[in-house]
Amino acid sequence: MGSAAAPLRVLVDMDGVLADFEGAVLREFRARFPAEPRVELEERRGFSVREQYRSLREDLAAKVASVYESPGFFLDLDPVPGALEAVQEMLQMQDTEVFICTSPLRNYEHCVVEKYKWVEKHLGPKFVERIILTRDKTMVAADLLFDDKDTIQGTEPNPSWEHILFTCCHNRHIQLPAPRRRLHSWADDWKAILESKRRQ
Ligand SMILES: Cc1cn([C@H]2C[C@H](OP(=O)(O)O)[C@@H](CO)O2)c(=O)[nH]c1=O
Ligand SMILES: [Mg+2]
Repeated sequence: MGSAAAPLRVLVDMDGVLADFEGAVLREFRARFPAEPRVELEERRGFSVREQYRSLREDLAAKVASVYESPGFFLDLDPVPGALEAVQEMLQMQDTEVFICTSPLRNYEHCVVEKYKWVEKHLGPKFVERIILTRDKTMVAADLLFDDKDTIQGTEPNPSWEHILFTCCHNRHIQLPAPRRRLHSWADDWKAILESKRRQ
């Protein structure tokens, strides 16, 4: 790899990729509403947890939203296995620039500051400078975006990045049309995906 080559720019999503949003929603919902029906992780379908709870019973939508809108929810998320090690390694790689690209909730009150604190706590202050907070990831220029959301749309119809779908409970049943690619977990070969992109 010559130093003349442009560095590879990699965006890594936060919830569902670095931080275990789904596991925490289920755990907290069960703790706060033990008598209510819930969606086990094996039963999750579709990106929106709120819509699936709504389909169970209309009023459960607001209940599950109250879980992820509570103070402390985002700060207390567990790291996804292998995620912290992978992005620290990516940061050290030659000719590679890594950023955390994450969207705040519409109800941003606790979410925004807690995402910053989570990154500082688990990845350190130098990674805080690498946070890109946006509701529109199509407006961010990069080579790769690792994200658990199956469809990422926004203002820019042709984003510069290739979206690599990071497997999560809600998307594992989706059949991706060619040539779309997945990263099944952080134990999967993320380095091969980076290298394939460098050669293009
Ligand atoms: C409401 C909701 C949010 N989120 C995450 C995605 C966004 O973070 P991220 O872009 O880091 O994945 C954030 C705001 O929507 O919360 C889910 O993953 N599922 C949901 O149902
Ligand atoms: Mg996500």
